[in-house]
Amino acid sequence: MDAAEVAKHNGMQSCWIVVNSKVYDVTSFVDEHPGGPSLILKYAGADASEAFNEVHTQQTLDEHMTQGQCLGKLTGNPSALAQPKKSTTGNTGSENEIPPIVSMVMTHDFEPVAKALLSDRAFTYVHSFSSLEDRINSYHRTWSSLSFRPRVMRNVEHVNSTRCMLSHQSRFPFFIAPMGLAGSMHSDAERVVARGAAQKATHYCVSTSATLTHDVIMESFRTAQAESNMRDRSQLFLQLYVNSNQKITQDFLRRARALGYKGLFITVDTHILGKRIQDRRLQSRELIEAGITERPVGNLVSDGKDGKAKDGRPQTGGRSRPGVISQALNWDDLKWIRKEWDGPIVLKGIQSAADAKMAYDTGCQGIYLSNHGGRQLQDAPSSLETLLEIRSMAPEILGRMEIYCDGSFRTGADILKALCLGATSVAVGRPFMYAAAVYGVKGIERVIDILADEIEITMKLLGVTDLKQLSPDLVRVPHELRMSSRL
Ligand code: HEM
Ligand SMILES: Cc1cc2nc3c(=O)[nH]c(=O)nc-3n(C[C@H](O)[C@H](O)[C@H](O)COP(=O)(O)O)c2cc1C
Repeated sequence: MDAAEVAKHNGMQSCWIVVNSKVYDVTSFVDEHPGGPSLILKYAGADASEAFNEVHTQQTLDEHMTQGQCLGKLTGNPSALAQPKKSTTGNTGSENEIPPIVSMVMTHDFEPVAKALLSDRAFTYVHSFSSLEDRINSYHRTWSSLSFRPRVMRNVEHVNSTRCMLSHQSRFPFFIAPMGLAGSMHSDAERVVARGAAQKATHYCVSTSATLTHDVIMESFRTAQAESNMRDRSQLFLQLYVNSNQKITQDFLRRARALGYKGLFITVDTHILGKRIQDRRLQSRELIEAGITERPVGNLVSDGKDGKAKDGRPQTGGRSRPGVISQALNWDDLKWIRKEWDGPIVLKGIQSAADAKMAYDTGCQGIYLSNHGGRQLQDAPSSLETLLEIRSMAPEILGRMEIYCDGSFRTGADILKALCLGATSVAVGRPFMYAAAVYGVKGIERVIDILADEIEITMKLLGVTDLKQLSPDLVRVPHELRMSSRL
């Protein structure tokens, strides 16, 4: 197919692209592209090989292009092709200088560096929230609004910060939260996180939507454990999005169990993707850039051909693919899930004392108080609010099941406050993503070291030598928070 002819098919009405010297008519696929139409329209009439090969393989073409869509080899003068349309959506991921890792002193420090380095699209995916600014700020302030009531003169020469999570010891009372589709942050993302976690004996909960396969992640984790010669051993846990096709979930659970994943964390707050505001704005800018100025409100990316990801991956870059996560999930489903998973089960995304109680009554080993990092329900409660509500309205479950918390935990002090109020362990999300994106495995280790250092300092200044000594007496909860939880 002659290059000059290809160049004419440069819009929505007729869109041809060149990938690895072959011409494809993608007109009917543009709107179905799970990465969004604008990414392909940018290359209409042009050579998309470089951009395509960054995220896809030949297999993507084999699986999604019919024979009729392949128009043959590119012939003629390639310079006659159209030029890719210029991006106006800001940062495209660049050559910005990376500061030495020693300048990362707080976990907060990784975000601005990642922002400068990553493409707008990748950064927005991680950063996006589904509430307005005031609420997001209140999530960030939530744990720092509690102050301590320290004790002094208590011989704190040696402290022990180890914590058991679902019967598995970790050096620290925190773990790495599940974060899907990390591939846009780092091409080897979950392997990087797994290596860092193994080397620092920290637990890591791997997402159903991991970009890499779960066997590859486990292999990396085990190899790093063997190399690190560490006496303490951490574990990989498994986060589950229940697929609307039960068989996909059953197969997935069997495979994961055989691979050695431990506790199962079923996410119960993501049956529809929250309205992530920054991501919606970015999508709309991408559409305008691609010449699309009208589209119905709602999910701006249309469903894929069959609406289903083969391996149960639910979303693409924070853009939902309808029909993949079950919206029919209910308490009865725990019965068939238990048949496939004989290990402990934790429900992730519990946001009320009533559901915490249900989880206990239905035999779950743990609850994970989370509002998905503020990415799902607009104006969802913080994990602190839910924990206080449980203390007030379902105190009988405290000490009887494990309780995890997450959402804007950024310091060792905040982690210890949650432990004082009854949490077993705390998960940290975004800082690990940003650190991996910028510094790889060293970044993961650095975040762990920063939190570990803060935990040790805070324990000593609080007058405790073991996490078992933490109790509600050591924190002051602001009056309005106590009132709102009827505490
Ligand atoms: C014939 C052309 C193309 C086909 C058949 C195709 C197919 C797909 C498919 C099936 C996905 C879903 C995720 C996966 O299974 O990998 C996807 C996602 C994506 N595609 Fe394409 N694509 C094409 C062209 C392009 C081009 C030219 C770009 C240029 C940047 C691109 C960028 C992306 C991105 C960024 C995602 C989202 C990945 C993520 O967030 O994890 N694609 N595409
Ligand atoms: C980029 C990103 C991807 C996420 N993917 C998942 C996921 O696949 N499964 C899940 O249960 N939670 C997911 N979450 C939510 C996190 O597990 C966690 O609840 C949240 O990030 C904690 O808040 P923090 O980032 O403020 O620490 C994701 C969060 C982010 C930021």
